[in-house]
Amino acid sequence: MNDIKLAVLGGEGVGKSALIVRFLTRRFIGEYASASGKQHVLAVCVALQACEGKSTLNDQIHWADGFVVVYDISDRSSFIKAKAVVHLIRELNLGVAKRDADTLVFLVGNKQDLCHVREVRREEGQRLAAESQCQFYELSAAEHYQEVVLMFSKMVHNASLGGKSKERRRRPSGSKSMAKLINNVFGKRRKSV
Ligand SMILES: Nc1nc2c(ncn2[C@@H]2O[C@H](COP(=O)(O)OP(=O)(O)OP(=O)(O)O)[C@@H](O)[C@H]2O)c(=O)[nH]1
Repeated sequence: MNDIKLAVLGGEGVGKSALIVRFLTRRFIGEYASASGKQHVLAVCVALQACEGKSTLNDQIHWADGFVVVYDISDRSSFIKAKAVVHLIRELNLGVAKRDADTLVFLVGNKQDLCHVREVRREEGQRLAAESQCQFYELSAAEHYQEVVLMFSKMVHNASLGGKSKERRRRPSGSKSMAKLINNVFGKRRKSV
Protein backbone atom coordinates (compact mmCIF):
# COMPACT_ATOMS: atom_id res chain seq x y z
CA MET A 1 0.00 0.00 0.00
CA ASN A 2 1.24 3.42 -0.91
CA ASP A 3 0.39 6.02 1.73
CA ILE A 4 -0.23 9.55 0.59
CA LYS A 5 -0.34 12.29 3.19
CA LEU A 6 -1.98 15.58 2.38
CA ALA A 7 -2.10 18.69 4.52
CA VAL A 8 -5.27 20.71 3.93
CA LEU A 9 -4.54 24.17 5.31
CA GLY A 10 -6.50 27.36 5.65
CA GLY A 11 -8.36 29.70 7.94
CA GLU A 12 -11.24 28.73 10.13
CA GLY A 13 -14.50 27.83 8.39
CA VAL A 14 -13.20 27.99 4.82
CA GLY A 15 -14.53 24.49 4.12
CA LYS A 16 -11.51 22.23 4.62
CA SER A 17 -13.57 19.47 6.21
CA ALA A 18 -16.37 19.88 3.69
CA LEU A 19 -13.89 19.39 0.83
CA ILE A 20 -12.33 16.30 2.39
CA VAL A 21 -15.73 14.80 3.19
CA ARG A 22 -16.89 15.51 -0.37
CA PHE A 23 -13.85 13.75 -1.78
CA LEU A 24 -14.12 10.70 0.43
CA THR A 25 -17.87 10.25 0.68
CA ARG A 26 -19.48 12.17 -2.21
CA ARG A 27 -21.58 13.96 0.36
CA PHE A 28 -21.49 17.61 1.24
CA ILE A 29 -22.14 17.09 4.91
CA GLY A 30 -22.09 13.45 5.84
CA GLU A 31 -20.42 10.62 7.57
CA TYR A 32 -16.73 10.16 7.23
CA ALA A 33 -15.76 6.98 5.41
CA SER A 34 -12.46 5.25 4.83
CA ALA A 35 -10.85 5.55 1.45
CA SER A 36 -10.62 2.25 -0.34
CA GLY A 37 -8.36 1.05 -3.09
CA LYS A 38 -4.67 0.71 -3.42
CA GLN A 39 -3.75 4.03 -1.96
CA HIS A 40 -4.64 5.16 1.48
CA VAL A 41 -5.03 8.90 1.75
CA LEU A 42 -4.60 10.66 5.04
CA ALA A 43 -5.77 14.24 4.95
CA VAL A 44 -4.96 16.29 7.99
CA CYS A 45 -6.96 19.43 8.18
CA VAL A 46 -5.41 22.39 9.98
CA ALA A 47 -7.19 25.63 10.80
CA LEU A 48 -4.71 28.46 11.02
CA GLN A 49 -5.59 30.97 13.69
CA ALA A 50 -2.60 33.18 13.23
CA CYS A 51 0.34 33.01 10.93
CA GLU A 52 2.74 30.52 12.41
CA GLY A 53 6.46 31.06 12.41
CA LYS A 54 8.63 29.70 9.66
CA SER A 55 10.50 27.11 11.66
CA THR A 56 7.34 25.96 13.41
CA LEU A 57 5.52 25.35 10.17
CA ASN A 58 8.53 23.60 8.71
CA ASP A 59 8.93 21.36 11.74
CA GLN A 60 5.31 20.41 11.79
CA ILE A 61 4.16 19.91 8.22
CA HIS A 62 7.25 18.78 6.35
CA TRP A 63 5.79 15.25 6.48
CA ALA A 64 3.09 16.08 3.93
CA ASP A 65 3.33 14.79 0.37
CA GLY A 66 1.11 17.58 -0.88
CA PHE A 67 -0.49 20.80 0.34
CA VAL A 68 -3.99 22.06 -0.38
CA VAL A 69 -4.31 25.66 0.78
CA VAL A 70 -7.95 26.72 1.00
CA TYR A 71 -9.67 30.09 1.26
CA ASP A 72 -13.29 31.15 1.09
CA ILE A 73 -14.05 33.42 -1.89
CA SER A 74 -16.63 35.25 0.21
CA ASP A 75 -14.12 36.07 2.95
CA ARG A 76 -11.15 38.29 2.12
CA SER A 77 -9.40 37.64 5.41
CA SER A 78 -9.22 33.94 4.56
CA PHE A 79 -7.48 34.84 1.29
CA ILE A 80 -4.89 36.92 3.14
CA LYS A 81 -4.25 33.94 5.41
CA ALA A 82 -3.96 31.59 2.45
CA LYS A 83 -1.51 33.99 0.82
CA ALA A 84 0.71 33.98 3.92
CA VAL A 85 0.62 30.18 4.08
CA VAL A 86 1.48 29.76 0.40
CA HIS A 87 4.39 32.17 0.74
CA LEU A 88 5.65 30.33 3.79
CA ILE A 89 5.42 26.97 2.04
CA ARG A 90 7.42 28.41 -0.84
CA GLU A 91 10.00 30.02 1.42
CA LEU A 92 10.49 26.73 3.18
CA ASN A 93 10.72 24.94 -0.12
CA LEU A 94 8.03 22.50 0.91
CA GLY A 95 6.08 20.61 -1.73
CA VAL A 96 8.69 21.00 -4.40
CA ALA A 97 8.98 18.03 -6.65
CA LYS A 98 12.02 17.73 -8.84
CA ARG A 99 9.92 17.50 -12.00
CA ASP A 100 7.63 20.49 -11.63
CA ALA A 101 7.51 23.08 -8.92
CA ASP A 102 3.76 23.58 -9.13
CA THR A 103 2.52 20.03 -8.73
CA LEU A 104 2.34 19.66 -4.97
CA VAL A 105 0.83 22.91 -3.75
CA PHE A 106 -2.73 23.71 -4.79
CA LEU A 107 -4.51 26.96 -4.01
CA VAL A 108 -8.26 26.43 -3.71
CA GLY A 109 -10.91 29.15 -3.59
CA ASN A 110 -13.88 27.37 -2.03
CA LYS A 111 -17.58 28.35 -1.78
CA GLN A 112 -17.91 29.41 -5.38
CA ASP A 113 -21.68 29.01 -5.00
CA LEU A 114 -21.48 32.20 -2.88
CA CYS A 115 -20.18 34.27 -5.81
CA HIS A 116 -23.00 36.81 -5.30
CA VAL A 117 -21.23 37.81 -2.06
CA ARG A 118 -17.75 37.31 -3.42
CA GLU A 119 -14.92 39.29 -1.77
CA VAL A 120 -12.01 37.74 -3.65
CA ARG A 121 -11.94 37.97 -7.42
CA ARG A 122 -11.02 34.87 -9.36
CA GLU A 123 -8.13 36.78 -10.97
CA GLU A 124 -6.62 37.48 -7.56
CA GLY A 125 -6.52 33.77 -6.81
CA GLN A 126 -5.10 33.05 -10.24
CA ARG A 127 -2.43 35.71 -9.80
CA LEU A 128 -1.35 34.46 -6.39
CA ALA A 129 -1.18 30.90 -7.73
CA ALA A 130 0.87 31.99 -10.74
CA GLU A 131 3.26 34.06 -8.60
CA SER A 132 3.72 31.22 -6.13
CA GLN A 133 3.85 28.42 -8.66
CA CYS A 134 0.72 26.71 -7.38
CA GLN A 135 -2.12 25.16 -9.31
CA PHE A 136 -5.34 27.10 -8.89
CA TYR A 137 -8.90 25.86 -8.44
CA GLU A 138 -12.06 27.73 -7.69
CA LEU A 139 -14.89 25.44 -6.72
CA SER A 140 -17.65 24.68 -4.28
CA ALA A 141 -17.64 21.79 -1.83
CA ALA A 142 -21.39 22.33 -1.62
CA GLU A 143 -22.15 22.04 -5.33
CA HIS A 144 -19.20 20.77 -7.32
CA TYR A 145 -18.61 17.13 -6.53
CA GLN A 146 -16.77 16.35 -9.77
CA GLU A 147 -14.41 19.30 -9.47
CA VAL A 148 -13.56 18.46 -5.86
CA VAL A 149 -12.79 14.85 -6.77
CA LEU A 150 -10.74 15.95 -9.76
CA MET A 151 -8.69 18.35 -7.66
CA PHE A 152 -7.90 15.81 -4.92
CA SER A 153 -7.31 13.01 -7.41
CA LYS A 154 -4.81 15.17 -9.23
CA MET A 155 -3.03 16.02 -6.00
CA VAL A 156 -2.92 12.35 -4.93
CA HIS A 157 -1.56 11.44 -8.35
CA ASN A 158 1.09 14.17 -8.23
CA ALA A 159 2.05 13.28 -4.68
CA SER A 160 2.39 9.61 -5.56
CA LEU A 161 4.91 10.60 -8.23
CA GLY A 162 6.72 12.96 -5.89
CA GLY A 163 8.96 10.26 -4.48
CA LYS A 164 8.93 11.66 -0.99
CA SER A 165 6.59 9.02 0.42
CA LYS A 166 9.15 6.29 0.06
CA GLU A 167 11.80 8.25 1.89
CA ARG A 168 9.36 9.23 4.60
CA ARG A 169 8.10 5.71 5.22
CA ARG A 170 11.52 4.90 6.61
CA ARG A 171 11.22 7.60 9.24
CA PRO A 172 10.23 6.45 12.72
CA SER A 173 7.58 9.12 13.30
CA GLY A 174 4.16 8.06 12.03
CA SER A 175 1.25 10.17 10.88
CA LYS A 176 -0.47 9.85 14.23
CA SER A 177 2.38 11.44 16.14
CA MET A 178 2.69 14.15 13.47
CA ALA A 179 -1.01 14.89 13.75
CA LYS A 180 -0.56 15.18 17.49
CA LEU A 181 2.30 17.62 16.99
CA ILE A 182 0.19 19.73 14.65
CA ASN A 183 -2.50 19.85 17.25
CA ASN A 184 0.00 21.10 19.80
CA VAL A 185 1.40 23.74 17.50
CA PHE A 186 -1.79 25.23 16.21
CA GLY A 187 -3.66 24.63 19.44
CA LYS A 188 -6.75 23.94 17.42
CA ARG A 189 -8.99 20.98 16.85
CA ARG A 190 -7.81 18.69 14.12
CA LYS A 191 -9.82 16.34 12.00
CA SER A 192 -8.26 13.47 10.22
CA VAL A 193 -9.98 11.08 7.88
N1 LIG B 1 -22.11 27.80 0.74
C1 LIG B 1 -21.09 26.97 1.02
N2 LIG B 1 -20.83 26.64 2.29
C2 LIG B 1 -19.79 25.81 2.52
C3 LIG B 1 -18.99 25.27 1.49
N3 LIG B 1 -18.03 24.50 2.05
C4 LIG B 1 -18.24 24.55 3.37
N4 LIG B 1 -19.30 25.33 3.66
C5 LIG B 1 -19.83 25.66 4.98
O1 LIG B 1 -18.85 26.40 5.69
C6 LIG B 1 -18.87 26.06 7.07
C7 LIG B 1 -17.47 25.62 7.50
O2 LIG B 1 -17.15 24.41 6.82
P1 LIG B 1 -16.07 23.39 7.38
O3 LIG B 1 -15.87 22.34 6.38
O4 LIG B 1 -16.40 22.98 8.77
O5 LIG B 1 -14.81 24.37 7.42
P2 LIG B 1 -13.38 24.10 8.07
O6 LIG B 1 -12.42 24.87 7.27
O7 LIG B 1 -13.12 22.64 8.21
O8 LIG B 1 -13.62 24.78 9.48
P3 LIG B 1 -12.72 24.68 10.84
O9 LIG B 1 -12.71 23.25 11.27
O10 LIG B 1 -13.43 25.59 11.78
O11 LIG B 1 -11.39 25.21 10.50
C8 LIG B 1 -19.92 24.98 7.23
O12 LIG B 1 -21.12 25.60 7.63
C9 LIG B 1 -20.09 24.42 5.83
O13 LIG B 1 -21.38 23.91 5.60
C10 LIG B 1 -19.31 25.63 0.13
O14 LIG B 1 -18.70 25.22 -0.85
N5 LIG B 1 -20.37 26.49 -0.03
